[in-house]
Amino acid sequence: MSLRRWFFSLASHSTLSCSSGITLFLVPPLILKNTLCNSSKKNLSFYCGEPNKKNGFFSVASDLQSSSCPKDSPFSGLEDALVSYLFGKKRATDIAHMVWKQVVQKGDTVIDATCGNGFDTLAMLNLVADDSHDGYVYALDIQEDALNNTSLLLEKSLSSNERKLVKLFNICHSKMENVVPRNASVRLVAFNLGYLPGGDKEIITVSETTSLALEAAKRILMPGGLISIVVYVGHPGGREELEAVESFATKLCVENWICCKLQMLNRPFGPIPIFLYRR
Ligand SMILES: C[S@@+](CC[C@H](N)C(=O)[O-])C[C@H]1O[C@@H](n2cnc3c(N)ncnc32)[C@H](O)[C@@H]1O
Repeated sequence: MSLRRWFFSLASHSTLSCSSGITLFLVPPLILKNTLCNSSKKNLSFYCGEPNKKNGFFSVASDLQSSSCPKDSPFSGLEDALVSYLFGKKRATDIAHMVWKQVVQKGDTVIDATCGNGFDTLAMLNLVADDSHDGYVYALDIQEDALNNTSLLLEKSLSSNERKLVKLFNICHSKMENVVPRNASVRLVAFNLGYLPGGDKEIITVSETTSLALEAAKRILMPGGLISIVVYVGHPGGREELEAVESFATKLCVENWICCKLQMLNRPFGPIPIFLYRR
């Protein structure tokens, strides 16, 4: 298939929106790869150039085939994950973990606002833990079962020293400021919304507290930090929650925030990763 045909055939499947108001109908993997490789780690930004007037797509760089990401690139791994996502080979949570990796540093303080079964908490701990024992993960959930599941996973997966770097709280995420130390520079607040997999599907995150939690996250996030949200719309209330997240994100000023949504057009109930990066 010619590059042009391949380019157009993908166009019907993916959108990537950003806070500049421009919607990318398609980000061809190689363009994304080149773009990400040309960005600097502390200035994470997705390409938001002018679309081609005729077809609505971004113009194709002339050296599509030539550039490749050096192994020591700060984005090493992210480009492959995004390409795999576009081709249905990675999950939304894999993408979120990859994006966190670009932002979070050893010794950082991060918050898992919905720790559930602990997989996100564990991924975060692996990003912040180092020999200095400065990095902390604050993991919150309203369900005792979720905290027990997270505890079990951490016990199985971590050394006792690493385990001490995770602080678990049975608390609503809208109250995150009550548990995270005031002087902490928080690099990441991550939300994986919806219900606890394997648990009670009636206990779900809801728009009202999610909105309050996003406001709290905004107050405590350091510059260069990220609010990461995976939204599920397949359950009752999920669509409203997406609207609440979008409403919060679209109000963030473009000078200080880059807000992106990755959405599969032909999977109306697929999970939607949203990234709000504070410049
Ligand atoms: C999709 S699960 C999270 C999955 C988890 N991050 C993991 O890696 O397994 C959503 C979780 O959000 C929790 N939750 C619901 N409302 C909450 C709230 N207001 N504050 C904190 N957690 C909440 C649920 O109890 C559930 O465990």
